[in-house]
Amino acid sequence: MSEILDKINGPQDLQQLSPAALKQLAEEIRHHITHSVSKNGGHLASNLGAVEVSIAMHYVFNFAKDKLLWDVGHQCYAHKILTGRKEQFEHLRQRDGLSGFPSPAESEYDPFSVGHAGTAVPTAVGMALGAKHKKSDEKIVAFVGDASMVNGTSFEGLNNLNLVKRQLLVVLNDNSMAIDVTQGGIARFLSKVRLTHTYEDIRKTTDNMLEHLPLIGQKMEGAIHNLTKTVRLAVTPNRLFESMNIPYFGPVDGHDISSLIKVFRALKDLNSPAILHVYTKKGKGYSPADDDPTRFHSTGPFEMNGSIEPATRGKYTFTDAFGDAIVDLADKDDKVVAITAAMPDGTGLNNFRKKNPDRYYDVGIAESAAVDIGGGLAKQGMKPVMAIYSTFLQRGFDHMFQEFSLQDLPGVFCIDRSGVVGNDGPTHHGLCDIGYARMLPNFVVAAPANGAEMRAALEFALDCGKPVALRYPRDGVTDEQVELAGCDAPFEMGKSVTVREGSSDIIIAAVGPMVVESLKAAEQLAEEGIDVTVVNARFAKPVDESLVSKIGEGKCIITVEDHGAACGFGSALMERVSQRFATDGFENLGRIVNLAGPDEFIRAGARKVQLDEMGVTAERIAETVRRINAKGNL
Ligand SMILES: Cc1ncc(C[n+]2csc(CCOP(=O)(O)OP(=O)(O)O)c2C)c(N)n1
Ligand SMILES: CC(=O)[C@@H](O)[C@H](O)COP(=O)(O)O
Ligand SMILES: [Mg+2]
Repeated sequence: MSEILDKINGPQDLQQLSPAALKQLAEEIRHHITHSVSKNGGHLASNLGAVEVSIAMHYVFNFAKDKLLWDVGHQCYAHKILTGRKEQFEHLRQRDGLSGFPSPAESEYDPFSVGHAGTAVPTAVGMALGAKHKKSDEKIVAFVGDASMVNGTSFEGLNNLNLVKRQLLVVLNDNSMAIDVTQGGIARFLSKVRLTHTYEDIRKTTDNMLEHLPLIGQKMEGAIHNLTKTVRLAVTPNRLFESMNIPYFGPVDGHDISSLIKVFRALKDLNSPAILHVYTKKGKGYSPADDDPTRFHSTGPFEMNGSIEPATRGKYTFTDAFGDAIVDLADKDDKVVAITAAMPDGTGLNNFRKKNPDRYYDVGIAESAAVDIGGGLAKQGMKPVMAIYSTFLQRGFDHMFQEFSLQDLPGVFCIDRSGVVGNDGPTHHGLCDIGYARMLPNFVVAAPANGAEMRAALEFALDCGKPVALRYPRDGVTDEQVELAGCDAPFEMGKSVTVREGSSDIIIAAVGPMVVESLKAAEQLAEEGIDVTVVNARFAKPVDESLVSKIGEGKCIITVEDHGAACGFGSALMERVSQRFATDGFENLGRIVNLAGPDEFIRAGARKVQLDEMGVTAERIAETVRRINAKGNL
């Protein structure tokens, strides 16, 4: 089934293909992608929609010299296959395989390592300006999805396109979808425009463009606007872009390779920034993804008939526990409102959305705005819960600082995907959130250790009158397998819970899911005669002062966290010890050992392997305790 694809070892090989062969190649690439994602998981639906545009771009541009910037980068699979990575593609997102996102470490065809939305246009502006400084005639292309185009940083980039007085092409890949249906005024406008166009309309604009395009390269800036008017439909989003003085072309059929090639050829020589609007279908060519692009946006392994393998189903996750807890607590308190930035499913808000549509806000890919909208709601006396992935909330840091920390405004940040996330890898890990939340005055930072604690933590956070960050991982909860003694008690500000009393001077103090790992380590160690205490810290800020006192009494505390060592829970404890040392002058100062992530990026792979690399699995914790215990000089 890969007669043509077998002959493609690099983009240069596309030139030998006839239009019919290019069409067949698209089908073969689709099959290759679907097959490989069915084994390892990945971003299927977006990639199936971007195959023809990827082929056409590589046919026309020479991205060994020209630069192609993918926004988010989750849709770059065909690009990877075409740029010499076909053979490794079956190991996509695996530990020693290809990244699921563009990666300069893999290929000269990937200028940036990316995974967050809204960066392609501004980086393209920078690269186009850089090319000018270098006096290089390389072409710059930014490929951006319709939902990412309305992200604030994309718009900031568009607003600065006028700095670029040379070629720069923005391809707007419009499939009317984010992960879920796109949200917001601009998205509604784009969808409405799309609905006014029949397939025949799109064919007509494409033909009309092709007729006029040969002139484009020679046109002067002022004349381009007149030309764009003659080659587009009556109803287009041109108002949106031309108000920023950006020539707009399209919409064109994003699955018609031959026309796309002609359009790219003409626009390549345009000596000005421009936008090409292409319509594509998310999930195209594989009916389960075409029918349910949300489900196949980011999927685990599945059968080729679309069904999910039983092994990957059915785990009750921290996200599920959050989704259930917020529904329950919102039933009791009508001030609770929930905000997501385009990720209702991933953050577990789907049930809340169904039950409380008037208290649910999807603001699109706009994390900073999500935080500030939460701030406004809080100021009006509501109880906003901002459910955002850890890595994406990094965008909202300044807004957490100004609108919440500075005002000491109550609000709950439910930070999902904290710690390591598995196969998405470095762009998506949440290894900085304890740091970015705890460095802000007034913020409280807590982490539930299991599903039952999730509810207690959320209840506490909603009622404590402070800005609270609750962090939890992309993982199953372990309530049924591991009982956590004392953890059914309500959360109290800055109070930990001792889940295991040991007779030695060694205390393991862990946060969130690391409590279970620590308890497992303690059980292994007990069999060897090493009897340690295990504490569920619950809070990374404020840290429990009784833990600080224990160090003052000469005990050894080993902190365990699924977070970077810099600015994490262990650091927080050390800071408090040094402050208390100054005031209390401990006479018998004990020790602190921090087990946390290194000052480097953790590669994609299974979460368990990543935790092991950080030294925070039960086995690795036990090894550390053995080493400390062997020294015997606590
Ligand atoms: C800053 C940021 N927020 C959220 C996400 C999660 N995310 C990844 S892809 C995606 C939807 C992107 O939609 P679009 O740009 O239209 O591309 P499509 O998947 O439709 O091809 C979202 C919300 C992200 N990667 N970056
Ligand atoms: C590309 C992107 O940012 C999202 O699609 C993300 O990969 C989803 O991650 P989860 O699978 O953990 O929801
Ligand atoms: Mg889209």
